[in-house]
Amino acid sequence: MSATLITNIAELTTQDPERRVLADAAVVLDGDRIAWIGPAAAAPAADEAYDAAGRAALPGWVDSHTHLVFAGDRSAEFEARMAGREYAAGGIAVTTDATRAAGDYELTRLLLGRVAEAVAGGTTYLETKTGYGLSVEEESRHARIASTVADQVTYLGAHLVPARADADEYTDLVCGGMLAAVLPYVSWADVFCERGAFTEEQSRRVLDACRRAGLGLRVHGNQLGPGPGVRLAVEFGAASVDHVNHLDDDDVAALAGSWSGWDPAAARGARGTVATCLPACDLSTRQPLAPGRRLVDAGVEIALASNCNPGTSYTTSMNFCVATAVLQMRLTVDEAVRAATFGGALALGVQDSVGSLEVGKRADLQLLNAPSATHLAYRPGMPLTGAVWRAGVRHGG
Ligand SMILES: N=CN[C@@H](CCC(=O)O)C(=O)O
Ligand SMILES: [Zn+2]
Repeated sequence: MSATLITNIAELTTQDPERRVLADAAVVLDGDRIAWIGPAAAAPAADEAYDAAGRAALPGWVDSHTHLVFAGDRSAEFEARMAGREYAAGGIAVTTDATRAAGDYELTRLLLGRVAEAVAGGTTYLETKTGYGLSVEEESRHARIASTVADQVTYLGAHLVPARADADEYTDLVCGGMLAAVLPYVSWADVFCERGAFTEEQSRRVLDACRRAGLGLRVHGNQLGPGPGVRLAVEFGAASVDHVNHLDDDDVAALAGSWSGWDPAAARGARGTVATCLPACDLSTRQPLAPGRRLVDAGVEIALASNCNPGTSYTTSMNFCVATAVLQMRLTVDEAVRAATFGGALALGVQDSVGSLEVGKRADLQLLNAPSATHLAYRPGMPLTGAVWRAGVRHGG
């Protein structure tokens, strides 16, 4: 593969351990890897050159929480919510019906379209989940389809107890036959530990069975009210707990404690449980925003993710999530960009290969149609992502 020099970068945000931001910089990509980073004036020759024309460069977004395998539309539910109705987990069943009715070709087409939309918006590494199948056949079909497109796939058979099923019997299935059927396609397992979904005891059973099957763990927790999700996630050594809207002091302390073996300055050590904040979802469900500022101040590593799904967050826009995290959650631009890049990589356990611009890492970066990353929040809602390189392949201009 040939080497590409991207030069004339006004501001290059690395998100490397020293959090370096370089002015007048250049990057050399060799195939799917980053080969060189430094001052434009000292850049080596390459097979081809790309003029960034004074734009800002930063790592591609790592979207560590999406639900992209779905069919159907829930705009009527959204409209009712905007008129005052509360979000409830039961809406998942509407999407389950529509998704079960869609064939493989249709589901794959929908998934590819959503991933293309995400990449055009600067996302270069993406996780997605099952969870709209809720039967052995459908969960394994969705996992198989997801595994052909997403970088990582999470098993979320424990998303909702299907209508007319007994909750404990369904939990047994999630821990038994359904788990065995999805196992070839997934590396993570998740459980929606929330009122209207799975109890603490049922969640515990799911996490235990999936851990014994060799899967990494994550939890949907503390989304709709206070609850045991965060503490369970920490107890099980989950890589992330996602939503985290309703936290008490003990939850924050548990999360902070999980990072006691981690050296943030070197970005090395024992990973704890990442708190994944989903601001687009928080706005769409009218929940209090996840307390990103408080978590960062407590020493918790956080991620920002889109949570793209038809019920609570129908957007793949990480730019929107970053802008909201700055404007509403009171993160600095640098903290928000870090959470949407390195934080997502930490949540997915791939921090050694993606999530920052460092020599040897995957060639995943984006150029903004702006001179600095600050414009992401300064010009919210504008189509700022221009060219995107995903594993060295350029998308857009
Ligand atoms: N909270 C649970 N699951 C999704 C929503 C699923 C749906 O309503 O379709 C979420 O992450 O927000
Ligand atoms: Zn989710």
